[in-house]
Amino acid sequence: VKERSAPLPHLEPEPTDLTLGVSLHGITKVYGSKAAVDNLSLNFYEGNITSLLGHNGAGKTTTISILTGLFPTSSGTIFVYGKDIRTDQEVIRKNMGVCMQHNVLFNYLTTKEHLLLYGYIKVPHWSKQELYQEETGLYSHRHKLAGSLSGGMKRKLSIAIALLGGSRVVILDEPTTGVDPCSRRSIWEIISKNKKGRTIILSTHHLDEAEVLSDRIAFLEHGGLKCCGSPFYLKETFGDGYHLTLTKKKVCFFIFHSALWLALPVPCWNSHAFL
Ligand SMILES: Nc1ncnc2c1ncn2[C@@H]1O[C@H](COP(=O)(O)OP(=O)(O)OP(=O)(O)O)[C@@H](O)[C@H]1O
Repeated sequence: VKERSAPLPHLEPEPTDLTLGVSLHGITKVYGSKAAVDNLSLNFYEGNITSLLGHNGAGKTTTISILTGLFPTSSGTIFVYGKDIRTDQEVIRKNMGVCMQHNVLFNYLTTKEHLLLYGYIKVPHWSKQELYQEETGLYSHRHKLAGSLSGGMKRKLSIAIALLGGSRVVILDEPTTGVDPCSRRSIWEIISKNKKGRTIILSTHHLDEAEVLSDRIAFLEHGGLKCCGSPFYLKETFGDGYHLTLTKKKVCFFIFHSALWLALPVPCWNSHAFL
């Protein structure tokens, strides 16, 4: 693998025509002697879906936990629509919806009862009709107990709860984990349909998910920002950054000029060889 010699630009210029929803200002979270998040600064815009992408331990969940107020930063702060998370947590939470990595559902409540329960807590003055306005494809399952729902339907219900009550900031921690490919696509559709007027932040391990869903992608590594921009910008900037040469002794020889995140099957005499 041959790396480019010149340093690559890693940040696409910020959009100027969008409302700033969430802004991370140099946040750091230290556990013992290790920084799980290290001086991370990043902006999220209204009407955009921004993905936090990174390998296990990159700091995605820690960032999301700080964002949702689960625990404080060691240093730095976050502004949500201009409100400081250190001092205005209560106001911020009223406009925030969260879907955590693991479903937090009650097995003996139906999908409808979940929406009503969370709705009455979050927006007690809203009518039932207002609570049901989000397009989440749950209507035909409204009388089913959460405990009897498939994994995909449980995730959809968790996402519906996050969207409920007109949440302006929606945080989705690995929304499609453990979901089959078909349900994944319908979850992507639900998220895309509901992005208008909201700042949506999601974390994922999946390159395809980030590419399909995101207006902007932020790659995290060791708790810091590696690069950030639209999928198109990142592909244009980094997509031709590497040449991979594979040599199979005496039998065949191939050169690949591959896109950054495309895993291509390697046409080789050995049919089991894949890149
Ligand atoms: N409560 C904790 N105590 C100590 N270390 C922690 C704690 N939570 C996270 N870490 C460490 O911080 C780093 C970042 O973890 P984090 O869970 O934020 O990463 P992640 O990108 O969300 O990973 P994954 O994709 O596996 O969920 C890891 O090295 C992890 O071991």
